Amino acid sequence: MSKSLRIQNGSFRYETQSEPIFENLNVHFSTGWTGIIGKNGSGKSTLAKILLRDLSLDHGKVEGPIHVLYVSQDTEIDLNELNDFLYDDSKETGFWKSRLQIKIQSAEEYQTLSFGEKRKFLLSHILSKQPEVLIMDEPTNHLDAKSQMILRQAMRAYEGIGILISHDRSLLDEMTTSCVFLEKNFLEQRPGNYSEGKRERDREAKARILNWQSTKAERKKLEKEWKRRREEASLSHTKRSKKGLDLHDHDGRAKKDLVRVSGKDGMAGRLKNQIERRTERSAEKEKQIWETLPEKEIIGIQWQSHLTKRNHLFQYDAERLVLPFLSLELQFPIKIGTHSRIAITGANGSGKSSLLRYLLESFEGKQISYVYLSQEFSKRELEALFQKFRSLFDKEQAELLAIVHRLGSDPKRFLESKSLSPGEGKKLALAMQIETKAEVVLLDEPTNHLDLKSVEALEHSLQEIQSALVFVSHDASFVKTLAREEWVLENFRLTQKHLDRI
Ligand SMILES: Nc1ncnc2c1ncn2[C@@H]1O[C@H](COP(=O)(O)OP(=O)(O)OP(=O)(O)O)[C@@H](O)[C@H]1O
Repeated sequence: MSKSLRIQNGSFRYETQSEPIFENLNVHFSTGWTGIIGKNGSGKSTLAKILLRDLSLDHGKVEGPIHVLYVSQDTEIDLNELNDFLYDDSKETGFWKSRLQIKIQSAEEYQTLSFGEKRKFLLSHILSKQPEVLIMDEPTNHLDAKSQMILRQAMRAYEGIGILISHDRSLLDEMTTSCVFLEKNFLEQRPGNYSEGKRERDREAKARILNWQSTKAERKKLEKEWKRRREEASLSHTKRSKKGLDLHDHDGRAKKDLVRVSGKDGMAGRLKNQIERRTERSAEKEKQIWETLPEKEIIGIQWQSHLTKRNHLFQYDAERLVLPFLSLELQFPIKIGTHSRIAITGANGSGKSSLLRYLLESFEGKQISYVYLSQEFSKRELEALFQKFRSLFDKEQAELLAIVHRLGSDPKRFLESKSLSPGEGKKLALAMQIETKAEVVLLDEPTNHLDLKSVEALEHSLQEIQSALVFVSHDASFVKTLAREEWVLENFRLTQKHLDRI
């Protein structure tokens, strides 16, 4: 097995983008796990496609193993491959099926799995092929706590070159020994795990800012000095100039000649020129340092609310709730008030999304205004969403782009994209709904695919929301921050936890 996969001086630009995704990239991946970190749209999946040799670099080269496999963010799988894996009884396949607790027997069953269950299935399928290089794109998305533990064990058991694309800090810290930061001006590979690399990056960013501030202060001082010298030189010039003197004023002309001959004449001008050159050099240096500073971001969004006159939005007090594929035993009377903040939690496949969709249909039936953000967008849904965006008037597009920008994505890159990244898609879907005046906001795994800063912006905006909020999430800290009540789905039973918070 070859020991490392490398990119040397790699540059890549999509045809429709005016700026490259990266330039002169030098990275290497060795045995163990290397993290790739960057905000939505920074080019993480693009880099993966280059390592897979699905995309070619414009300049530079990729060297190293070619048996590279990718566990992508979606859950689609070719039917033949699915069947081959299901009926493969080799030792290797058996090992990974049991390690990831894969229980299904048929292709039909695959379609009924939850996203989290599908992702575990796809991971065991790829691992059983024993790739030299394994790239995992956001593997913890959709996974419940138990599945995340199983995933971590599987990752530790993998002995090849692992590349982990993730926004999950704890996973990155636990697994990686080196990280590639795909950030503007900080596009670099750093040793250590995510926190260590980030600390180094922050230290460097601070040093660059300080350097820039002192160069700026120096330039301002020089400018002031230059101004003073310029005035002095102009005064000296007036003293030397015979302009305005009468041709017959011989005394006056003789005095001017004396000033020139005495040597004082050109001094002021020379000093002025010297300072001028120093000021120019300093301004150039300041510009160069400025171009290496971290990107400035303005993050933060705001929801609209519809203040309802209803007493409550939903109430159900029977002992059983029958959903299309599942029947739930209710341990408490379900009620959603006009200001409720409810988190629905539970293991993968326990029925959280089905319950949320059931509530949505009930709101629709009662003409209660709502916003709904689904947990996943297929490639086709993403394309349709982008198409809808493109068909809007310029002003409407600009308003949506402003929101996407405030969620931390680059609007220019977004606008010039041919194919939105999953994170960009989620941000666009959010932007399209955030202005809706709704009585209730329903969110299914809203943090999946979002980078850290946008998760924080979303969390903060939801803390301020006036309407009711019902959301499904595996993100414990998101639940803790936002919910007052938790509905827990376990073994076809729904129980309620009141969270100790106002
Ligand atoms: N075929 C394409 N043509 C033009 N632009 C593209 C194309 N495919 C992707 N892009 C754009 O290139 C940028 C990088 O995309 P990429 O999918 O690599 O981002 P990412 O970092 O993986 O994002 P996420 O965190 O959301 O998964 C994005 O702005 C995306 O919209």
